[in-house]
Amino acid sequence: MSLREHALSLFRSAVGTVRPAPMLKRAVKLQGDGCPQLIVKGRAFPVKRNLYLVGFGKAVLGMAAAAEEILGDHLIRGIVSVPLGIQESLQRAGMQEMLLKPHSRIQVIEGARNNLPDPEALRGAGAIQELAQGLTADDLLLVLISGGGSALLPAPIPPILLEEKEKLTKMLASRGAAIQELNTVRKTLSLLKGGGLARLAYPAQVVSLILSDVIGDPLDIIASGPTAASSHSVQDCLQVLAKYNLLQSLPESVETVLSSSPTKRAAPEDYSHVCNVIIGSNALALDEAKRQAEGLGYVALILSAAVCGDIGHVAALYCQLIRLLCLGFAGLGEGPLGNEVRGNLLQLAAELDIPGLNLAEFLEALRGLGPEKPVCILAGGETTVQLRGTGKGGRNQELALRVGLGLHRAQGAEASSPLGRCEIIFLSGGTDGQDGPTGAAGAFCSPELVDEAFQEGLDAEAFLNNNDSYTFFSHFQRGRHLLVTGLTGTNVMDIQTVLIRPKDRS
Ligand SMILES: Nc1ncnc2c1ncn2[C@@H]1O[C@H](COP(=O)(O)OP(=O)(O)OP(=O)(O)O)[C@@H](O)[C@H]1O
Ligand SMILES: O=C(O)[C@H](O)CO
Repeated sequence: MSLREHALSLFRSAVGTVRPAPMLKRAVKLQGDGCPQLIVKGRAFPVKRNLYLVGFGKAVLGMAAAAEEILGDHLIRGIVSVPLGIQESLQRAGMQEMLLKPHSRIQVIEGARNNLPDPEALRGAGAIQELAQGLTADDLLLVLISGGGSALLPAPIPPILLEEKEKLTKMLASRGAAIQELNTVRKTLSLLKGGGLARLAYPAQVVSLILSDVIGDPLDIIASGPTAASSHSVQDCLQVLAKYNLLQSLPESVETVLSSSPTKRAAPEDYSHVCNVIIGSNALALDEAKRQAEGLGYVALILSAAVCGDIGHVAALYCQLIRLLCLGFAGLGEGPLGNEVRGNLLQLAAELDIPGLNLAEFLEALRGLGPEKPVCILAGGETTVQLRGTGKGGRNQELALRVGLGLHRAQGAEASSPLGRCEIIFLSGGTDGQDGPTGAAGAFCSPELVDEAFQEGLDAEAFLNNNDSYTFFSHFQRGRHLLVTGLTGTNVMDIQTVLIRPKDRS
């Protein structure tokens, strides 16, 4: 198999492990006939036809279908709020297993066109609110949560109107607010976010199964934490609004809500009736890819599941890492060039400030690698792109193009570069199967990409300067380097894979 085929198969296995059905089956089991129990991550909840289900998010339909299969007749009723058109597109894609059965007890409400709250999503949130409010201490509410959940569960605190909340969200996003900032504001203005849903469902037992699409898997940020205690106060919300120059232009209704909310962080509320469990994450997907890579004969290492920050810096980090690995294969890793590259890497990592990454430790682990086996480096997260051009692309395709260009330059700058002596593949892909507004999930690159494209009359750098990575990859060798998976029905951010082996071993 070629490195490309290996990279593709690793990506597929990573995504496969966080697909709704396998994920739900790993996390939840129904046990015992006489007095059945729902077992969730080692905790047992008695079940006696007292189960209710709600859900919101882009991956929740498939999660609900899998949950209903496990729960059987114990499930009384459910409501899920999912993206507009998702049933039709899953049907078209032949992903029947992600759809509910014809006589399902779960009602589906589609809404949130363009990932923004709309009247349909408001209707879904209203129905979910009503269901949660009516529960008793004998009931168990299973809550399914995934990315996109914030827009699918809008419940603005009166007198705030949906349109006012939508406008504020849009303005924050367009001014570059990070998801942590955006959701800090959303939580303050919503009845159901920031633990609101869990509080409404009390005294019922609440079990939330969460698919994380946020770096670090913070319970109170993913889908704005409807079943998690919020770690933010109104003061934090005001700070975000001030940072993006929005304090002066707030609608009156928002001012009313902000001034009537307690400015101090409230005393911790009792969430002892809630069990929040992350059942799928980028880290979990990377672990599976690592297992597979080892099975394919690689020495596999995970760099981080929290790679974030400016895409240019992230691309430079990957290029330097690839250089270092190639130097290692050439037996030059400990020489002056190796030290220089390690220095570059440490500086880049300090600038990027990737949460939890100890690069010095990672570089030590690389030092111990012998030249016998091919190497696989796995990483995941979400980079930030500053759009300057008018082209079509996505984070992953742009990252692959940037890495391709960086490797080309590094190779050109060094006489008899060790890069030329290795076979190298870099792959970056969005686990949801859609990278930006394009038909691809990501792209592959190698150090040869720029030269080969040039022979076809394609100037990689010019495409990059116009954020036109999708157009570039669609034309280059007729799209052979695009990663096309179709929608996967899950989403744990993006995944990158670097595969390297010396050329004479291939
Ligand atoms: N032409 C482009 N080139 C590079 N990146 C782009 C381009 N157009 C949009 N993007 C990036 O694509 C992202 C939006 O795409 P997408 O809808 O896949 O977002 P997402 O964050 O992956 O959503 P989700 O969290 O639902 O997966 C943004 O990060 C945006 O900067
Ligand atoms: O819905 C949201 O808030 C984002 O997808 C982050 O989880």
